[in-house]
Amino acid sequence: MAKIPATIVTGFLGAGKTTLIRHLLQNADGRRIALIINEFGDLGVDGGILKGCGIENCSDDDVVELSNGCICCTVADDFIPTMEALLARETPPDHIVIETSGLALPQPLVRAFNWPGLKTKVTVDGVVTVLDGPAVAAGTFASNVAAVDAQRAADDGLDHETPLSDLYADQVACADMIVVNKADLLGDGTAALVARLKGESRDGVQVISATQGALPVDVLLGRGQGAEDDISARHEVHHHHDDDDHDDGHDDHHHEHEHGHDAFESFIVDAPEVTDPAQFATKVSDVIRSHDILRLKGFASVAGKPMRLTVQAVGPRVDHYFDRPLGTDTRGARLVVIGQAGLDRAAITAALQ
Ligand SMILES: Nc1nc2c(ncn2[C@@H]2O[C@H](COP(=O)(O)OP(=O)(O)OP(=O)(O)O)[C@@H](O)[C@H]2O)c(=O)[nH]1
Repeated sequence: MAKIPATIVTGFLGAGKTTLIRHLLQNADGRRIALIINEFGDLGVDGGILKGCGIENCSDDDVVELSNGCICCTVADDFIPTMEALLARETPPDHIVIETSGLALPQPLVRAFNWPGLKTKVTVDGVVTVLDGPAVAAGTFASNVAAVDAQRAADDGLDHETPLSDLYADQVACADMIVVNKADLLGDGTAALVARLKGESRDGVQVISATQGALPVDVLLGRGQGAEDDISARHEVHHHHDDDDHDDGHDDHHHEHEHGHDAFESFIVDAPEVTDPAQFATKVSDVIRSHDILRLKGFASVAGKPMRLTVQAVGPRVDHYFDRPLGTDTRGARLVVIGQAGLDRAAITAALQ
């Protein structure tokens, strides 16, 4: 059975998580996204902002607020039952997005997905860490440190008194993808910060810059359930210059200014069927690392197996499992590769084949 992918969005207060999620919902492309938002008392307004946002495909029912304290401290009491209730719905969502409070430690949340009731039904699509670019460049991590401290003081449920720098390190360490937000304020300093963060993060983690969290949905989210059938139709990541020549650096540059994020591209690789899923996952992981791929996803048949293997990878996280009988599908593998413009398509294709 196909699992529902869940994306964890983390990052300090004011980094731009809500802005990014709002953009995501506005461009959800028909996917039904459920949101779980971890709020803190009076300071939490995100749920309010996102509820009643008037965005199509996002009804109030799809926004669940967890306000009993820090999500990572109340995993068993709060988060797991909420997830179970979402999954038990008559029409479960295509994708779940979890916005943690800026103070949460992502690891306990990621571990919660191994809970027996969740493990077979949902999968961590990825941990996206949103950073306040100018604040990180300045070494303060948050643009309003006083507000972050107030948030800490306001939360009675917070069991951990982790210093800000440690929380920051933890959020970066846990990320599968790092978004350096507020690139508009960083300007020319963006590239240097992106490069520095790439050096500081786990092998394979991709760092991308954004303004107002405006990133293509296909970059932020892995495949949603509804999208699997038209995977072959989705040759390009949805952005506004689909028709442009991707090799044209000038246009990409132009694009970045116009839409406030780096330019992305995607392409499809057809490969022979897989012999050993675990080996294949290792290969995918190697290719992602050596070619700075943001996402890689798709399906494959496995020699001698009647079930279809689904593969979903973001940065160092490679998830694969059998999701349904192959039926009449052609045997072989079809993978979509997404990255920033300039991917070495020939080398990636050769490596995957
Ligand atoms: N200049 C600039 N401002 C931004 C950008 N992204 C977000 N902001 C602003 O930064 C502030 C914080 O953004 P939010 O999206 O609320 O941040 P958050 O991470 O959700 O913060 P909390 O949910 O309150 O923890 C808002 O005033 C946004 O309008 C950006 O790319 N550039």
